[in-house]
Amino acid sequence: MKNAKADRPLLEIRNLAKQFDLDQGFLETLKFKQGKIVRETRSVHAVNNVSLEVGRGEALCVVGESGCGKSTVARLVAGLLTPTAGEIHYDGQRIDNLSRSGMQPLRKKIQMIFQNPYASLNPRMTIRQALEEPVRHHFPAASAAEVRDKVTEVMLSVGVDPSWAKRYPHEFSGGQRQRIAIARALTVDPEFIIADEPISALDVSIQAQVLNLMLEAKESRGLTYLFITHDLSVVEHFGTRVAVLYLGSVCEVADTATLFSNPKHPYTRALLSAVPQLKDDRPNHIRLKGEIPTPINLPQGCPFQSRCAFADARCKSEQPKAIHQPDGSLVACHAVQEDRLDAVAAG
Ligand SMILES: Nc1ncnc2c1ncn2[C@@H]1O[C@H](COP(=O)(O)OP(=O)(O)OP(=O)(O)O)[C@@H](O)[C@H]1O
Repeated sequence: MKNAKADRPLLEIRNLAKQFDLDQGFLETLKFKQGKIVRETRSVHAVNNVSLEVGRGEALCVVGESGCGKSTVARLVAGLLTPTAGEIHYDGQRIDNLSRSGMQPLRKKIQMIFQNPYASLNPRMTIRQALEEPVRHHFPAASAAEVRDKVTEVMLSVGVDPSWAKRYPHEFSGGQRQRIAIARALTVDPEFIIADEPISALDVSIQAQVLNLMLEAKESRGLTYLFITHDLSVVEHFGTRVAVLYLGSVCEVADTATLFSNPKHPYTRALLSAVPQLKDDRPNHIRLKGEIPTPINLPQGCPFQSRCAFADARCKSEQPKAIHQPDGSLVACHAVQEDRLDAVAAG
């Protein structure tokens, strides 16, 4: 018999959208249109119609340039923001419309790790206090000795000496602080970790250590990750699947190996081309020109058309749908679907 729980994705995001209303003064919102004064508030379209799935034990990396909506997706899934439209389902349960108390049981299962570990560490608490607090909250029946043992076990597993537990966050280096923030997330035995650029604020020499620590935790604790990063080398090392975002929309989703060996969307190709290499003799090198447009006035048609060498009239008027490719990847691009990338590149 099929096991429906094991078969369904742990996280399902369906047609998710988030708009932020711009903070404008009353006079700024008044516009003169067709002989009348009308009131128009402007919004940032941070996330537009995003659908993604994360299976149990996967690490889905979300990549894209600054401002493309990566952190907003993470914060929506964590319940820190309310979507403007769409649905988020966790383990078969719709979670985007839950009340604070409805969300409570999920706070233990879903933990978040931020770029800045100070965001999750209270500077006035010792490390032991900071790590014991979530254990006491989520396991109210645990004895003082059980709480202490749990914290010691987790500290050892992230490579922080438990004898340092009396110290305060400012007494640690950035890398150690991020290890402690990871420990804090792990103390409650979560299933799903949302990591928003967890290593980008660290020294390069420390980044690989923290990334490996997160990989070890994934294997030893059976964790699932939604991992936000702008760094493709991190994706290659960490991700089992990758979702490429551009201007709040998904361009391409693929297995990591497929995406790196056979990127299809022109934006994914350009992103991979932008990774510096010592000897750059890559064929079909695509340079990304210009800046990502403002998400206040989204272009009609494909979000990427203003920077795309393959854009034609259809791309300028009609937004492409994400379509499954023979190798299992999902690509939202008219040029890919019409099989005209290579023809244009050759011409
Ligand atoms: N609270 C907010 N109010 C208004 N606009 C916002 C808010 N949060 C995010 N935005 C805007 O939404 C868009 C997406 O932001 P987001 O932080 O999700 O992008 P990102 O891809 O994570 O960028 P970065 O890599 O620089 O963190 C940006 O244009 C950003 O300015």
